[in-house]
Amino acid sequence: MEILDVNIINHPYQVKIGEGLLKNTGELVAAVWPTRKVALVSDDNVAPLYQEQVAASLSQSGFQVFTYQFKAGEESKSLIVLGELATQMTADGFNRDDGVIALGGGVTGDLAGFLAATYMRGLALIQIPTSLLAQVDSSVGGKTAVDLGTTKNILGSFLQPDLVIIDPNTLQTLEQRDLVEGYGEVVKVAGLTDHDLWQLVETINSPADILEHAEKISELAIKYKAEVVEADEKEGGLRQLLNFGHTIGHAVEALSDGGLRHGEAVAIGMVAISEVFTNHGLTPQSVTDQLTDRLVAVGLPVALPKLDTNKILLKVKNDKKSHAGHLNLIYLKAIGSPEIKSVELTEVANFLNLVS
Ligand SMILES: NC(=O)c1ccc[n+]([C@@H]2O[C@H](COP(=O)([O-])OP(=O)(O)OC[C@H]3O[C@@H](n4cnc5c(N)ncnc54)[C@H](O)[C@@H]3O)[C@@H](O)[C@H]2O)c1
Ligand SMILES: O=C(O)C(=O)C[C@@H](O)[C@H](O)[C@H](O)COP(=O)(O)O
Ligand SMILES: [Zn+2]
Repeated sequence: MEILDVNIINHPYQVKIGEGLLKNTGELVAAVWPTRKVALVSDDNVAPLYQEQVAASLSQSGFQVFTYQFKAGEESKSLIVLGELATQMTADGFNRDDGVIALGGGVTGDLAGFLAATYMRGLALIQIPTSLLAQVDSSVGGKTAVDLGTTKNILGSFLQPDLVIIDPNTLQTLEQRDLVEGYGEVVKVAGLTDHDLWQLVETINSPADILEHAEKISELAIKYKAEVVEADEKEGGLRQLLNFGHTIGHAVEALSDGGLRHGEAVAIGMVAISEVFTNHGLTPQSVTDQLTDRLVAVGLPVALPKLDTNKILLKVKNDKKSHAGHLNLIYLKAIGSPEIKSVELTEVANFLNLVS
């Protein structure tokens, strides 16, 4: 088992990675939580695969487990589903001594995480990510949220988990499209850092390669994310780098009406923003080509879909990285050398060439 430390001031925790760890959930959770009542939240794809096993392991370690399910998909990252889950927890008598465990992909982690952050103003949280995206990115760092209509992650909170348990074996049951979309976030992290991750990414040319190296990929991606989050938990500055590709990515994801998965949209967003910065002479063409090549190698989309330019622009301007009339855009000077450029909101359309 690999153990990574996330040394956040006032809330340090560990990420435990290892094949088959799911069956040890009870003892791993018991090591950080006193025996307590637990809300085990999963979507209806993950629940039939893993919820019973995890609930049984928790029960054996003395936890009282209530299992909750919601319909799989981004549309469930909503206030309605949040309310339904909270209503069930109220009926089951949950209080501040109790905890929430998110067992599933990034949607489950964000939704159950926000449930934990808001139920009675805050319960303890543990993340057990089962998709590649959740294992390499969303389970670590404490961002939780729901969407409002087509506005991504607009209601949310920072709530660091007390533990993250990663069992790479769960990736065996992921649909290929879901595995590959998670890899979009891997290329993002690899582009941001010149750690060993970029070298590994250069060897990955198929979904089978992703699966083969999943454990190492998670370890390297989380190490980088932990460093960034330790330095800037609430995204005052440095953490904005983790949003590379997301300004245009979130806009096209939201406007695709469920047509694009998050990681696919991030792939499109990274290439789109890199092309913009290449045109401005700030990202070398070779870097844009390398990123594109790594994404295309596993079958990720990179072309901007045909969408209303004005709608993209409106979403882009509402990005959370806009402050004081400026929008912060992330770009790569080189692989492993990200930069932040602040552009006046009135200039964003011209800068991004989003003029209709
Ligand atoms: N909080 C963060 O830091 C952060 C970071 C990145 C992305 N996100 C969010 O994460 C979400 C995307 O996450 P995602 O791609 O995991 O989506 P998801 O949770 O919808 O999972 C994708 C699909 O895979 C299925 N699935 C998950 N694990 C499985 C398994 N082991 N076997 C079979 N099926 C499985 C799910 O049921 C779903 O159908 C987006 O909402 C995005 O905004 C959050
Ligand atoms: O952890 C972070 O910080 C990130 O930005 C990771 C992103 O991959 C993730 O999609 C995040 O949820 C985006 O957050 P938002 O603040 O742009 O809504
Ligand atoms: Zn993301």
